[in-house]
Amino acid sequence: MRIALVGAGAMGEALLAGWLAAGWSTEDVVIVEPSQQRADDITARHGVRAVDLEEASGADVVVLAVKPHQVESVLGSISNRLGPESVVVSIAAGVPIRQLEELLPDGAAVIRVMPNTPALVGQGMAGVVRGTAATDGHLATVQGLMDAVGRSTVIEEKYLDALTSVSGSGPAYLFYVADAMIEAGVHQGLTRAEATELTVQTFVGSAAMLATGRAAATLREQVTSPAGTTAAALRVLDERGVRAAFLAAMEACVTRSREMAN
Ligand SMILES: NC(=O)C1=CN([C@@H]2O[C@H](COP(=O)(O)OP(=O)(O)OC[C@H]3O[C@@H](n4cnc5c(N)ncnc54)[C@H](O)[C@@H]3O)[C@@H](O)[C@H]2O)C=CC1
Ligand SMILES: O=C(O)[C@@H]1CCC=N1
Repeated sequence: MRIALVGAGAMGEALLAGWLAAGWSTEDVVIVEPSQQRADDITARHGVRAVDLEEASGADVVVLAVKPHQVESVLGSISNRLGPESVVVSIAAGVPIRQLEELLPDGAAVIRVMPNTPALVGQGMAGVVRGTAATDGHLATVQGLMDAVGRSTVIEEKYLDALTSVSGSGPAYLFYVADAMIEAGVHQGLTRAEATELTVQTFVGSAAMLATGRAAATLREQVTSPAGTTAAALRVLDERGVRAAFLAAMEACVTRSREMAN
């Protein structure tokens, strides 16, 4: 199976690196990347070939990893060259299946995916929406690509903006919290290296505990001794409205995702 990755930016590279680490051959994946500097970096780092859009259109799976506003022009360039069995995968936030299908010939197979950057280390989470003409085979192929770099779930398109606010953008919230904890540790007198090691391992350990399936609230309670240090800290987070801020932030994420759909 040949894969063409159109747009080798932050998310495109995360998927590419994940696929190669999962065993895909550098012969199986090509990239299309108009920034020469970026194309040179990617080909040097990963050993894949950069091609033009015309050559990419012949791939079995064409993954659009360009910015949402660039999707229309890319689809315009490839629409007449897609193979009969090809599937177009769009990871662009906010761009609905309806719009993708309108930009392609009738009957073209389209699948919409919302991945996240932990795909780079094989721990991605992706939401997958099947287009009107995509077959079971196309769906299995695309889920296979996402499962190779983490996990995937098939979801109704009306929930994809919500999924984006949790898992698509989610890594950024966690990196933001990690960064804040490191700086707070430095404020308390730790070196940056010490605060970083402590924070990173705390994230790794906490994620592993969550992955056992125990409820987040239960795990939080287990750390919170009566009248102890954690209770004192959590009280401040509640007083400063951190939980409410997450509600509002994720609502803003959903609103922005919907704005991009036009
Ligand atoms: N960054 C993330 O965590 C996630 C991003 N996405 C989606 O992935 C897409 C890309 O986002 P990022 O990688 O963050 O952006 P980015 O700006 O890092 O990457 C976009 C890449 O596309 C290239 N490009 C521009 N025009 C092109 C064209 N005509 N043909 C081929 N390549 C072209 C750019 O040179 C750039 O390297 C967006 O649609 C975004 O919504 C989805 C999930 C997560
Ligand atoms: O910030 C964005 O628009 C993209 C989509 C999800 C994560 N990054």
